[in-house]
Amino acid sequence: MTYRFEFRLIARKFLRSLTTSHGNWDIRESIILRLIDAAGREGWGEIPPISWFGSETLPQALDFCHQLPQEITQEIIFSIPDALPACQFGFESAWEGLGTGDWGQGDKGTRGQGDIPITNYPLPITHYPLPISALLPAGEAALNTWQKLWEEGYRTFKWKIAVDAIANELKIFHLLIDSLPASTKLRLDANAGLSYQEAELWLENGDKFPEKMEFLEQPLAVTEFEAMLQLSNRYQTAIALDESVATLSQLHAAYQQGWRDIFVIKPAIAGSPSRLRQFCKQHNIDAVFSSVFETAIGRYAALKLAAELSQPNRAVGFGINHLLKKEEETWLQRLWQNL
Ligand SMILES: O=C(O)CCC(=O)C1=CC=C[C@@H](O)[C@@H]1C(=O)O
Ligand SMILES: [Mg+2]
Repeated sequence: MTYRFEFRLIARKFLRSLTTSHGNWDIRESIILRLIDAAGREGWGEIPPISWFGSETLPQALDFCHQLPQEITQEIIFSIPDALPACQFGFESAWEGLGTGDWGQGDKGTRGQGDIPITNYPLPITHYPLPISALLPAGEAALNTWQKLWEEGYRTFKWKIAVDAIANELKIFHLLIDSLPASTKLRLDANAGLSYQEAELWLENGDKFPEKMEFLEQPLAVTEFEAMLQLSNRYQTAIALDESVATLSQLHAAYQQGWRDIFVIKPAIAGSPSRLRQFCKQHNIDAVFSSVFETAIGRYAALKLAAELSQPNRAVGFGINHLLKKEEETWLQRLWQNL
């Protein structure tokens, strides 16, 4: 069986710069791809690399797409190298969508042939089958941002730390966690930006709020696995690995080396969905699924995996729509047709 293959590079601007300890992120670029089989059925996929997380770079993904023939086979799709995890996700999601009614034949609706299937973007979060965590802006902006998201139905929030001096951020942390209603869960994401001592200080402070503090995400650098394993046994506040487990091979390694706390899984850069499914089912890990600011195409495939593999008590980190212009999803249609 061969499939006609087309792809487009798209770029979307964040409404406001996304500030993390990795720096500022303003433009989200990704590759949208379409497979068409002999019966004319379509499958859509997205390749949204984040190279500073350990996936391939966008140029590497583009080079891979450019060197493919116009007609590709299932063998090509399932032999994409592990060095290209976002490509594995994009091509395999498109192949899975062929004719299954997800992104394929079944959801034509008013769509014409070749129209990108944008469905219900963005759904009110209460319509999703999973609880969703909303990403708050770094710094004190979080203090006056959470309320509107709370009114929209969010009950879990993630706040970026290790962006400003720890003394300033701890002050804001106490104001934030004291202001959040009792039933809220708060996640802190350091993006590997803390020292060991700073991580201890954050965990000590987190332990003062056991009912609201859900976890501290990636406190230390990827190279500090043993130190994070040690910290995970010393405090009540859970630790979630993110950058340390960004790809399937890193997931396997962390599990083999004894990690049993939380694993943040970003399906769109982790690699092959079928192999991710197998790993999660085999090891029943405590997984928190997380967005990589993909479009509706990648998000649909990622949320399908999350619905299947996520722990029911863990909100999925896909509350990011407020960071991207809503009309951009309709843009996708025009971008695909006009490029
Ligand atoms: O996981 C979430 O709650 C939202 C997504 C998110 O926080 C991230 C997505 C991609 C890169 C990072 O900036 C960040 C993360 O570190 O988890
Ligand atoms: Mg993270």
